[in-house]
Amino acid sequence: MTDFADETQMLLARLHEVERQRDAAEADRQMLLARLGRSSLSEPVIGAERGLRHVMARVEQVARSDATVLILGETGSGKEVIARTIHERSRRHQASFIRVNCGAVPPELIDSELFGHEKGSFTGAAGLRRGWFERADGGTLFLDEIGELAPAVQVRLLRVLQDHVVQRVGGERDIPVDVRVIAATHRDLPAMVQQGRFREDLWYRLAVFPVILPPLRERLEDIPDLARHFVQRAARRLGVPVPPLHEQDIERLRAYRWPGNVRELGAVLERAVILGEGRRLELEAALGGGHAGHDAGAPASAVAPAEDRIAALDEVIAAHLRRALHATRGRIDGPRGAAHLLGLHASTLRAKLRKYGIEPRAFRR
Ligand SMILES: Nc1ncnc2c1ncn2[C@@H]1O[C@H](COP(=O)(O)OP(=O)(O)OP(=O)(O)O)[C@@H](O)[C@H]1O
Repeated sequence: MTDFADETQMLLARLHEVERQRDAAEADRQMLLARLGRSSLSEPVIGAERGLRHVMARVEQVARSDATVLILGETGSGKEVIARTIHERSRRHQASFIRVNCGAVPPELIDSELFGHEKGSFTGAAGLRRGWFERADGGTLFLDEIGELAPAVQVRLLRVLQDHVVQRVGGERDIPVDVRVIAATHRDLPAMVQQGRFREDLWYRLAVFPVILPPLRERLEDIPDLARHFVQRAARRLGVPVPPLHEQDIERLRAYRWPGNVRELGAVLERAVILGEGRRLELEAALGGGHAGHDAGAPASAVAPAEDRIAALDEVIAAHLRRALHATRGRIDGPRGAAHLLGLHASTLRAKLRKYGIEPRAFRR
């Protein structure tokens, strides 16, 4: 009987511990999602049944194969979202998806980044480095801004695509790699081929299955769903109530040209939520107080008048504090508290909350 009681106690204690860990993990998960402004790990493709339905049909056709895909679309139109969707719907979904922005890597490092290098192969190559192809083995490598690759690298990339082997810089051995390549660019690659700036043989190898992503101004039917998504995401991130989105707001958004596409729409709406502090959507101010005309070519953020930005500073700070409290559920002290998250002393944070009239208890759920 005593043994039985002891064992029960022990099991109950373990159960308590497991549940405590589960609650702590769930709190971490919620905090990370709130900081990302998402409700789950994978992002939904908004417009999949409307403006992107032809794109999604292409995605479905190609996802299950291992074919190389080339995604063409203006900047901010969602090329990475589509590349991830293809990966998530492919047989490789449990392996890694690695994105390399070819335009952001300095030319002298691109070979070593993509293909790796052997120890001592050049000055600064202190140790062996596996390149992105080796790291993505079994998964998908997303080569963004492929149009920025120098001709010499284009030759080496073509070889990997054809032979499925890489050679590290300074190495002689062929290393087999099993990688699906998805490439993307906002450039006019066929024009670059004609001008001799992009290799024709690589173009043919990449363009096995092109997916053309229309710019946002050509799929205005997606604006209401995208706008709702971005307003909710911004409110969640900032820890403020979701402000109403009126029909005239949608009409205003539909009238703008969106040179920065979906990314710009998300940024404008986040700004509109910040400026309205969750009570309303300050769309005109976010779009530049009327300076962004219906055909304005510049991104809205670049045309916002200076006084708007200055007036908004206090609101931005208050919204940021609310966001931290939301993420920590009103907790201020300790390693999981808002003060730690914001890099402030708890007493400083409390003073700021008093200044802005923010009540931490309101964030305890
Ligand atoms: N259909 C969509 N549904 C939801 N979010 C989207 C959609 N399209 C784009 N976004 C969001 O818009 C932003 C820009 O998208 P993404 O990075 O995929 O664009 P891109 O075309 O790859 O941009 P770049 O040309 O700068 O590399 C991201 O925050 C992304 O989550």
